[in-house]
Formats: sequence, C-alpha cells, structure tokens
Amino acid sequence: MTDQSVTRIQVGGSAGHDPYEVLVGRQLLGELPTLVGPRARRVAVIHPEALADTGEALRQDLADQGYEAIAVQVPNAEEAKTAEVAAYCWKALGQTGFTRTDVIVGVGGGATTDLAGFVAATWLRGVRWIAVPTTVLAMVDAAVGGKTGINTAEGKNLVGAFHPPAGVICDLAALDSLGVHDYVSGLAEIIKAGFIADPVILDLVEADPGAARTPAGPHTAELIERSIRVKAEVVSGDLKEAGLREILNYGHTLAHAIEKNERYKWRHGAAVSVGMVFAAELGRLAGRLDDETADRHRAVLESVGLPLTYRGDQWPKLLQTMKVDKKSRGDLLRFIVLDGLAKPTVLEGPDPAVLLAAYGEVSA
Ligand SMILES: NC(=O)c1ccc[n+]([C@@H]2O[C@H](COP(=O)([O-])OP(=O)(O)OC[C@H]3O[C@@H](n4cnc5c(N)ncnc54)[C@H](O)[C@@H]3O)[C@@H](O)[C@H]2O)c1
Ligand SMILES: O=C(O)C(=O)C[C@@H](O)[C@H](O)[C@H](O)COP(=O)(O)O
Ligand SMILES: [Zn+2]
Repeated sequence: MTDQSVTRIQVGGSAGHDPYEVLVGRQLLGELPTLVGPRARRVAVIHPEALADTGEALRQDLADQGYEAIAVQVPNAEEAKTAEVAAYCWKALGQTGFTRTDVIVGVGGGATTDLAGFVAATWLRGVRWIAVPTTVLAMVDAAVGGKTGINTAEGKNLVGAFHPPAGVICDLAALDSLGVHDYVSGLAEIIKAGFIADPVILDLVEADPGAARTPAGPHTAELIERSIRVKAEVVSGDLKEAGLREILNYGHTLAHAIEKNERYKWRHGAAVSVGMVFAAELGRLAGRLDDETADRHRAVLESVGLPLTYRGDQWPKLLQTMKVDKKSRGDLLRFIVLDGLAKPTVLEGPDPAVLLAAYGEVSA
C-alpha cells in the first residue's frame, strides 16, 4: 500500500496545544520510529496481555532503530486502569531511567491508551506519548483528544489529565483479530458521533448493519474516519472541556454509572449504548427531542447488536453515582441531550420525575 492510502487528520493547533496527526490506513506501524523522533533515547511500549506479540514486535522494531526500548505488559481492559497498574508502569520507567525527552507508546484498546496517556502525563509531569489504538473504539475516540485517566473505587475516570498524544496511528489491520463483542462495542461511539454531529454515519450503519459489525464491511474506513473527524474538530476547539467538548459525553452520564455498578465488566460501548437511549428519552420527555429521532436511537443501536436496557432496580444507586459525574456542578446534575439530530445541548437539573421516567424507558 502506498502512502497515498493513508488518511491524515489533524487535531489541535488552534487552541493552545501542539497539533498532531491521526493516521488511518494499513501497514502503518513503520511510521512509529519517525513519530518517536531523534530526541528520544528510551521508549516504553505499554501493551495489554492480549497484544503481547504486537507489543514485542514494536519494541523490537524500535530497538532495531537504536532506541533502548522496553515492553511494559499490563492487564487487559479496565483492569489496567488502576492506580496500582499506573504505579507499576512508573516503576518500569524509573528503573529504565526515563527522562523528559523519552517517549511512551500505548498500544491497545481504549483502556490501554487511557492508562498509557495517564502515565505519560504524570511521569516527570509530562512526557511525549504516541497512541497506537487497536480497537474500533480506541481509534475513533479514546486515542484522540488527550483525555487520559484511570478509575477509582468511587467511579470511572475520576483521576486523570488532559495530555494530548504526539501522534495517533490507526492501523486498520489490527481490527482483524478483535472479537465481535469488542468490535460492536466500538460502534456505540461511532453511532454517538452520528447523533451528535454527522448523521451520514447513521445512514451508513443503517444501510447494512450486518456489514457494520465487521472490519470487512464496505464502509469500515469511512465510518472510522468520519468519527475521528467529529472528535478531532471538537477537541481542537475545546481541549479542556470548557464547553463544546461536553457533547462527546452524550450518553456517558448513565453509562459510567452502569460501568461502575458492573465493576467495569461491561464494555464501555455497551454502557454508552444504554446511556444514549436514556439520553434520547430524557430529551424527548424534556420536550427537546422529536419522537422519530429518539426512536432512531433504539433502532440503529439494536440493529448492530448493542444493548438498550439495564436493570430497573438499580436506579437509586445509578443516580447516586451520576452525582459525581464530571459535568455536575455542585448539586446540579447536567446531561447532554439533543434538540434534534446533530443538535447537542446541555440539560441542567432535570426534574427528578423526568429522570425517573426516562430511566423507566431503559429498564429491563
Ligand atoms: N480518553 C477518551 O477520550 C476515551 C474515549 C472513549 C473511551 N475511553 C475509554 O476506553 C476504554 C474502552 O476501550 P475499548 O473499548 O477499546 O476496550 P479495551 O481497551 O478494554 O479493550 C477490549 C479488549 O480487547 C483487547 N484488545 C485490544 N485490541 C485488540 C485487538 N486488536 N485484537 C484482539 N484483542 C484486542 C484488550 O486487551 C481488551 O481485552 C474505556 O476505559 C473507556 O473509558 C476513553
Ligand atoms: O473525549 C471526550 O471528551 C469524551 O467525553 C469521549 C468519551 O467517549 C469518553 O468515554 C471519555 O473518556 C469520557 O470522559 P469523562 O470525562 O466523562 O470521563
Ligand atoms: Zn466514551
């Protein structure tokens, strides 16, 4: 494949942070040493257990280029997003003598890139890092935009930092080894991008939901690139979530509460799916969203096999958790809802009866 088949999407550059590129294509891992650059002497490749071979191959490539490269293996999925695992990574960096010009590479799903970015943000108060996302979700969302973090017992992503990567390499070939459950989970964030900003995404998924569930589908690259463009545009204008960036949290207020309630055993995308149906119902019941667009949420999410409901008896616990959502201000709960297709807005302090009624619509 020639370089012309690589799509390059720029992020940042106008809001006070350094611009970087998201590369999308195939056989792109050869780009990594160029991104690491000549100033680095050491590189740490943080990878999950499931990608031990990929992690070692990248480490070896970097070692062949003359870097002192180490591989740091972390647990799969959310088990990596803990203070203990971050401390394990800091220890590896310390023992390798990592300095401020050295570089971290996070290769894996969103859990790994969130952790790797957080380790990069905190080591020596910030070193460069490069994201090599290997799931749909990480390519279209987690690896782009510089939100890094870990979970605590009290909730999802409660500790973290805004620390953009120096570059993102989305090698679509990585998706071939992803299980269908994880592949479909990523579609939730793609569909989110469709509802908040780019309805063509919804048209493409609806045209053939079965094809959307596999990396071999005819629209895979377009769906991924469109979603990255949505994210890139938003975070380029509002890196630190002063306002606009909150729209990327559509469906996440309830989703994060479900993830915590499930002790992080549910995939993020599955929780976001239920959370978006809830947000659509909230919008509808608050008199903001038309019935057709609200119903479209259920239809498109169900068509790709994402869940629409959660346990009805859990509402009191979920409500309690939602109170520490990052969008809350004091005692004021805030949700992203839609005023219409691709018209996201903030709903502040909804009537508790409306909240309960919206939850009734997703209760199993
Ligand atoms: N920082 C952000 O802006 C942002 C945005 C969205 C989501 N997130 C976070 O991303 C996380 C979810 O990410 P995810 O859905 O990628 O899940 P994940 O990182 O948990 O990965 C899912 C599983 O797939 C495995 N895996 C990864 N790539 C693989 C591959 N190519 N082949 C086979 N197995 C592979 C992983 O080891 C893991 O077991 C959540 O923690 C969520 O909070 C962050
Ligand atoms: O990038 C953002 O901003 C998002 O909200 C994207 C979300 O999909 C993502 O799950 C993010 O990690 C949520 O962030 P949080 O600040 O609500 O923890
Ligand atoms: Zn998300």
